[in-house]
This record gives sequence, structure tokens and C-alpha cells, in this order.
Amino acid sequence: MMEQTSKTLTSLLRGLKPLQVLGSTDIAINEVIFDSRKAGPNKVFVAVKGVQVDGHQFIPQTLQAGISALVVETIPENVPDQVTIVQVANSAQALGFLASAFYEHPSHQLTLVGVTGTNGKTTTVTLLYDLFSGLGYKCGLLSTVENRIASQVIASTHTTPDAVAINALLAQMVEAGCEYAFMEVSSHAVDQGRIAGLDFKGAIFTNITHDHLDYHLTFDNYIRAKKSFFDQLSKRAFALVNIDDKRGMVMTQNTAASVNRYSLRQMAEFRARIIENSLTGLHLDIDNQDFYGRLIGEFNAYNLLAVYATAVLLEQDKVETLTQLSRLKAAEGRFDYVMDQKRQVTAIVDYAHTPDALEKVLETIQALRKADAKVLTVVGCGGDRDRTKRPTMAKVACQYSDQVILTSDNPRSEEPEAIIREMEAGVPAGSRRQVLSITDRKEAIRTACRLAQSGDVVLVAGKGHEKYQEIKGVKHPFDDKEILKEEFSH
Ligand SMILES: CC(=O)N[C@H]1[C@@H](OP(=O)(O)OP(=O)(O)OC[C@H]2O[C@@H](n3ccc(=O)[nH]c3=O)[C@H](O)[C@@H]2O)O[C@H](CO)[C@@H](O)[C@@H]1O[C@H](C)C(=O)N[C@@H](C)C(=O)N[C@H](CCC(=O)O)C(=O)O
Ligand SMILES: Nc1ncnc2c1ncn2[C@@H]1O[C@H](COP(=O)(O)OP(=O)(O)OP(=O)(O)O)[C@@H](O)[C@H]1O
Ligand SMILES: N[C@H](CCC[C@H](N)C(=O)O)C(=O)O
Ligand SMILES: [Mg+2]
Repeated sequence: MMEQTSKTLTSLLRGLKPLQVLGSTDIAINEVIFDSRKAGPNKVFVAVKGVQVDGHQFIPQTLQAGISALVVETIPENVPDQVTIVQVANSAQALGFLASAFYEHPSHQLTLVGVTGTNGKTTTVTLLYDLFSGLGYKCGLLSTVENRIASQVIASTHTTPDAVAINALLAQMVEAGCEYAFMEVSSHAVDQGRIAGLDFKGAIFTNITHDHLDYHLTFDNYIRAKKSFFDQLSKRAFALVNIDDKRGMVMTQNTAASVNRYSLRQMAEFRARIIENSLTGLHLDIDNQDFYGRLIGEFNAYNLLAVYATAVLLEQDKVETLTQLSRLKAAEGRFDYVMDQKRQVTAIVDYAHTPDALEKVLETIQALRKADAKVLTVVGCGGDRDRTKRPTMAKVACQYSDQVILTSDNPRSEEPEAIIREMEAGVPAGSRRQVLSITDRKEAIRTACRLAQSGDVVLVAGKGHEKYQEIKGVKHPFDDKEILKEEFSH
């Protein structure tokens, strides 16, 4: 991480409008923290009410470690006089503003575009990063797969990192001379204030379908979380929404940003039409221009259109944009092919981990497969995550496949078999004979490959780029694509 010179607390609080400040703000701060375990002198601890615990309860530990200042919602007792207390209405939001100020507001120093939506965020930000890099700009990327500072790759831990990490990464981008940054904005991040204080030039909405109900509890809350990203935009920003999704227009109801729409089906500022959709790519009419691209499936026509529209809104040349776009490939683990040349079996690794994504990918495979080819799907559902999508994903898999193998996908703290039982509950009565349950994912993939015959397609869904299988708190090395390659090398 980049070394940051210390700041005064006064400078960090500028523009924050605290409810109350007790003590001096003329103190040097060399780190903004929200985890008591990092406490020490010359640091400010922001006590955030989290999902598991309330950060306020760790204030005694921070005092013991010699913390200089506290940002809190509730004034704690027994705080020594020399420790400054700043009371705010919302600590999580304050954390975003402090982090931005600490790193000298990096989001103001480059053009930042955020992408939200249940599916398509990684694909869209990766295409934007590759496109703008191809157009000759230095760019940054924050994504589920990886973060990038120009060409430097930094491992990613979240789809959207915490507020301090976001600003630290953006500051590194500014330092490296990046002009653009493209980031995924997850609904968790919006809800937890991880993006507070960021100055977005553009915000894209791809779609919203069933996911994360473990966290948001209702679909309405989930919609509201995504919408509040658009509510936070400034009037200098643009919002770009997919209006073929029925929640598209809801997103921008209360935004100050200028609203632009994209669609494959109706009138909109940005339109595209599919001329041909094949296993080698898409032939589109985008904005009345002919386009050939290497990405596959109707859902990628949406992703490509969103990326094209963003480039136009950022005043890039239309023809040059389409030329660059036609060269781009999908992000890692998204409709990623492995071929068994000997047996003529095609395997596809895809990160479809929601019912809608699984349906979109299987619809694409069904439409593009050879007439007599069978589709074999290997799929699981994550543990400690939305349980309600489990039966639906199994049902979708059965609807569009000849053979389904239900298996594990990061069971985390849950019993793998129990997750599979919940998936099995969604198997339609008439489909039972086409379903096998194999807990060990490697065995499940191998079985699908062995059952496949010449011309068939094996879909391995849910883990995409992931390089691990998380079981009971341990991340075991695991890579769908490597297992397929190994299987096909025999
Ligand atoms: C459920 C959830 O989203 N949790 C995230 C959240 O944690 P939290 O603040 O609720 O944590 P908490 O344990 O309740 O602690 C509350 C506060 O006490 C502090 N604390 C805690 C313990 C201690 O000893 N001392 C201390 O100070 C913590 O630092 C925290 O500030 O805020 C943390 C910092 O930003 C995140 O790392 C953490 O992500 C967890 C690890 C996670 O797995 N999140 C997933 C679900 C997630 O965020 N996924 C989305 C992708 C979703 C998508 O596909 O769209 C993502 O953006 O990655
Ligand atoms: N525009 C889209 N609409 C529906 N499904 C899509 C779309 N784009 C991609 N998908 C499907 O969703 C899967 C995940 O895509 P991607 O990784 O781009 O989404 P994401 O929003 O970043 O997911 P996450 O929330 O896990 O970060 C893909 O592997 C594909 O199956
Ligand atoms: N293979 C994954 C996909 C998770 C996608 C992630 N973004 C989330 O839901 O947090 C799992 O369920 O473990
Ligand atoms: Mg993603």
C-alpha cells in the first residue's frame, strides 16, 4: 500500500458536518481505521455498527492501544480527555468521507464509473477497463476477479472493497497516472456505505433479479439498496440504465444525474439489435452501426451496449470504440471454453450463481448447440448465502438440461449435503431421473465429462474464475477449468 502523509483531524472532518466534537481536532492522523485490532496512536477509529457486531463495543480496546480519536454514533463513557470524540449520525457514511479526505479525494481526480446490478457487473467493468486501455488511457479496475492499477494486478477480496481500501486503491491509481477507474458496486457495498463520499462520473444499472435475500431479506430492500446508488449521484454525473429490466426506470426516479437509457427492445438513447448470435460471437447493430464481437449470448449484447453507451457518454469516438470492442474477450470464468478435441465435447465454465444468470447461460447454450447435442449441467449453491435461490437454481438447471449433476459450491459453514437436499427440493417431479447428486465437485465434473458424448455440451456453473472451494472456514485450492483440462487430457 502507498505511504500516505499524516493529516490533521480538522482536514479530515471538512465537509462532514458532525453532530458534536469533543476535544481538539488539531491532531495528526496517519491512518483511518474501523477495526479495533489495528488501533494505535495517531489513528482515528470509526465505530461502525456491522452485521455481526457493533464496532462501538471495541472502543475500550482502541483506548488501551492509545487511539487518538474516535468517530462514533453514541458517545462512549470513560474516554480520557486527550482522546478526541467526533459524534456523527451515521458512522459507516462518515468512514467513507474520512477515507476519501485522508487519500485526498482520489475519486475527484479521475473519472470514476460504477456498475451495479445482480449480474453483469464484472463483465461490464472488465470490458470498460479493456476498452479504455485499448483507446490509449491508463485505467484502474475494481472487480470481483481482480483489481488493477494500470497494468499492475492486485488480488481482490470483495466485489466492492471497504471504504478505506477503495480510496487507497483509487489513490494508487491517481499516483500511477490513471485517468479512468471502473468499479463494481455491490448492493452490500451501497447498503453498508462503502461507496460514501465517492465522486462518480457515471453509474450503470445492468439488471436486478433474485439474489442476496439472506442479506436484504426482501426484494424491495434489495431494489432500494441499488437505487440509493443512483440517489447519491451528483448532477454532473450520468446514470445509464437498462430499461428492458422492469426496475430500470425505478433506479433513476430520484437521481440528480442526467438519465440515459439502453435497450434491445424499445426506444432509448442507446439501442442495439441482434443480427446473429452464434457460438463464435455476436453480430449486432449498435446505434445503427454494424458490429461483430467475440462475446456470446443475448446477455452479452446488453453488456456490450452498456459499455458502448458509456464510452459515448464519456465522449469517445464511436467508430474507434466499436473497433476496440470487437477485439475484446469475456472476463475470466465467464462463458469460458474448454474443448475435448478427441471426443468433440465442449465444456463451458461460467460464473452463473443466480437463477437468472443460469437461465441466461443455459438458454444461450440451448439456442446454439447442435440439434442432437445434449446439455449436461454441473451446479451447486453457496453456503451461508441466500438459501431461497437453491430450489430455483435446481429447477432452472433441469428445465434447460438433459442431465443435471447437483454438487457443492463453497459450502462454507454449512453441511454440503444439506445444501444439495435444498436444491433437490426444486427438481420437478418429471425430472428426477435426469438428476444426480454428487457432493464432491471434482467427482461431479468428472462424471459429467464421462457421461458426455460427441457433440455434447457440459456446463460447469457457479464458480467461474474462483480458485478455491471453501469448506468449514478453509479455502481448498480448486479450479473448475483445470479439472476439465485434466479430465480431457486423458
Ligand atoms: C455481511 C457483510 O457484508 N459483511 C461485511 C461488513 O462487515 P461488518 O461491518 O458487518 O462486520 P462485523 O463483524 O459486524 O463488525 C462490525 C464492525 O466492528 C469492527 N470490529 C469487529 C471485530 C473486532 O474485534 N473489532 C472491530 O473493530 C469491524 O471492523 C466492523 O467495522 O463490512 C466489512 C468491511 O467492509 C466486510 O469485509 C464484510 O464482508 C464480509 C466478509 C462478506 O463476506 N461480505 C460479502 C457477503 C459481500 O460483501 N459480498 C459482496 C458481493 C455481493 C454480490 O455478489 O453482489 C461484495 O461486495 O463483495
Ligand atoms: N447482463 C447480464 N444479464 C444476465 N446474466 C448475465 C449478464 N452478464 C453476465 N451474466 C451471467 O452472470 C454471470 C456473472 O456475471 P458477472 O460476473 O459479470 O456478474 P457480477 O454482477 O459481477 O456478479 P457478482 O455479483 O458475483 O460480482 C455470468 O457468468 C453470466 O452467466
Ligand atoms: N460461487 C459463489 C458465487 C458467489 C457470488 C458472490 N458474489 C456472493 O454471493 O457473495 C458462491 O456462492 O460461493
Ligand atoms: Mg462481480
